Amino acid sequence: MAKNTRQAKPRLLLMGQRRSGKSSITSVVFHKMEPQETLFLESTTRIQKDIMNSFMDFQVWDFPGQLDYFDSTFDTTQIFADIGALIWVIDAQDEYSDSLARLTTTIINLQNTFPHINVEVFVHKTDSLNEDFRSDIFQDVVQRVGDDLNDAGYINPNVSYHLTSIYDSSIFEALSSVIQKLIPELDVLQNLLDTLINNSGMTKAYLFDILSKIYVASDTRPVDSDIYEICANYIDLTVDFTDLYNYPRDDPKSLGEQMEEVESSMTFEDGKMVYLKEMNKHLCLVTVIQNKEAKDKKGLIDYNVHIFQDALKAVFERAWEKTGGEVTGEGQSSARPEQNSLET
Ligand SMILES: Nc1nc2c(ncn2[C@@H]2O[C@H](COP(=O)(O)OP(=O)(O)OP(=O)(O)O)[C@@H](O)[C@H]2O)c(=O)[nH]1
Repeated sequence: MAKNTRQAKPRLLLMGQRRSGKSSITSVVFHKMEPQETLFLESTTRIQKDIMNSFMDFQVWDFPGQLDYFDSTFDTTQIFADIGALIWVIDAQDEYSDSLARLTTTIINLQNTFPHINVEVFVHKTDSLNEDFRSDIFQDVVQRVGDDLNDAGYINPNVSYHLTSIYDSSIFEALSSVIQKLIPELDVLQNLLDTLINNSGMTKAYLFDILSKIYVASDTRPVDSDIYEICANYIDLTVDFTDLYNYPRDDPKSLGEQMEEVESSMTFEDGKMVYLKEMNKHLCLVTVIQNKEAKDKKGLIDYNVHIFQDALKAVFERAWEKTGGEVTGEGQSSARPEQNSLET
């Protein structure tokens, strides 16, 4: 990614029809709201901006569903320049033809001025749909958007699709994949994780952003949803536990110091081990080892993870030097999301 893009804090724009679930997504992922509480969210009337100061600084802009941002009163350059991704949220439980029409119009409008924008379509609220129906809707959305863009002359548009719900881990997985595209060091991180798992008999390893539970990288083995859920639940459990007994998390100064050595592991009845280690104040490694001998080799695992931690530090220090301080894998900034809003 271009240096100036990073320095401008890449933006995620959340767009889609009213009540499609945009504010619920930001509230659940970035503000730890319980999914059920989103039932009481009021309709957004202004562009809602969140600035996330974490391993990488980025912004999330939540657009009110009824806004026409191509109206001449809006400065489209200000809205769309420097964005990391445009996330289009479709309510899969509702009639979505209008939403698809607005999506394709938006992509076509943007292609001329901002041809490199990543468009991420969230086919959302899939929790109450059965497996077959879910996959039918997904195929239908992919097909119709693809056909409309083809008809308009766009053969390979930069569009990805995700099935999501705030009631399970799918929203975190989808946002993880969106965020990963914004991380310039992703290849290096994946290589390091591959080396770690191959040398330590690990099945899968994830590097999580502690506060959002988005994973910023994993090794390159195929994703296994069960293993992902174990890792995501384990980080949840550990963060809750350390919050309870360790320190007030909203004190950014003590966060780095006290979290530095947080480490935890648990061995299941079948011998499977889940292992967690804080890498720095923003990132945490969580891994699963499906080997009965894992608990006898914990010293080796600790050692390998320690080497991984040093390598990770070196990667972020280099990125830090390059960007003059915008990548915050280690070092400054508060880990709490900042929030503000913009009148429209
Ligand atoms: N079943 C289900 N309901 C959801 C999900 N996500 C959001 N909702 C519900 O959808 C409704 C609308 O959610 P909002 O987040 O307010 O929608 P919005 O897109 O921000 O709406 P506007 O502010 O009007 O643009 C709420 O009642 C949420 O509880 C989901 O994944 N599954």
